[in-house]
Amino acid sequence: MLGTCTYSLHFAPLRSRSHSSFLIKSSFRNHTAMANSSAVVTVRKPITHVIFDMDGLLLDTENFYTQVQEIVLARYNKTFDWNLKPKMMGKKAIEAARVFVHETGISDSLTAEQFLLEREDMLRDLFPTSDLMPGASRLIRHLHAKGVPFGLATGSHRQHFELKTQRHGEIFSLMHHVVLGDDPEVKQGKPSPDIFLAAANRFEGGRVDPSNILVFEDAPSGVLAAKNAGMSVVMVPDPRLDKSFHDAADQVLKSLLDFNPTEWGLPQFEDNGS
Ligand SMILES: O=P(O)(O)OC[C@H](O)CO
Ligand SMILES: [Mg+2]
Repeated sequence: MLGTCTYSLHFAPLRSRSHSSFLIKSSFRNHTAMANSSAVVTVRKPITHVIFDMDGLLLDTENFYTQVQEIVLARYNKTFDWNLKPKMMGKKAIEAARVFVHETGISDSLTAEQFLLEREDMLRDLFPTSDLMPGASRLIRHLHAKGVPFGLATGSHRQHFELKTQRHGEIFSLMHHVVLGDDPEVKQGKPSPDIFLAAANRFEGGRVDPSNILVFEDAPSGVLAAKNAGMSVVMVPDPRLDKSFHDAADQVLKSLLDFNPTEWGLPQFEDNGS
């Protein structure tokens, strides 16, 4: 693990961690109330603002990282798998790279910095081919049409953001603001709350109370970052992700197409999603 990162411990299965149980209890207190001894009624805070993650949530880019990491590891006769993937996804590039070289046991042969250099040419070819995830365009256009303010909080740095969004300028231009992993206010990557708190501060009119913000995330680190920031989280995880990582999210969906805005007090879709 990264010894200097305050938040890096939170990746293990959530139920076994004392901090995670805090998150679950906190979530319960904020979002549910006991109506009587036998029933739990959901009482969600009114959502006024939305923050989107990007990689793996709006854009189908996580598979590019996986492909490249498989290629690098093959040189060391090792394989990349879904035990390691959750520890990297959502993080700033250098933080994920440190996890990669240490967890795979190749750090004596390849530093994190060398790994980033080695994969860069491959990623630069792949990123401009990024596709939107199902339902991403529909949800963003809907929120925009209804005047719900939304922004982006991605661990990606500026250069990668530009490459990934090359073909999707119109959709991403609808974001009120974008906070990137190399933003000076983002001292630590997800699961630190830095990026979501920075995003909350940049809406029109100034800081929005985190309890009024709904975050969409795919990564365990991103879900924890949003919860650490005091926000509600809808998780849309890759089906290969271990289900123990779902526990910290307020809602887990298979696809953005399954999101029902009215469950969160947001305006309903005017189409049926087909
Ligand atoms: O999931 P995001 O958008 O925070 O991106 C983080 C990395 O760039 C990819 O895991
Ligand atoms: Mg993501």
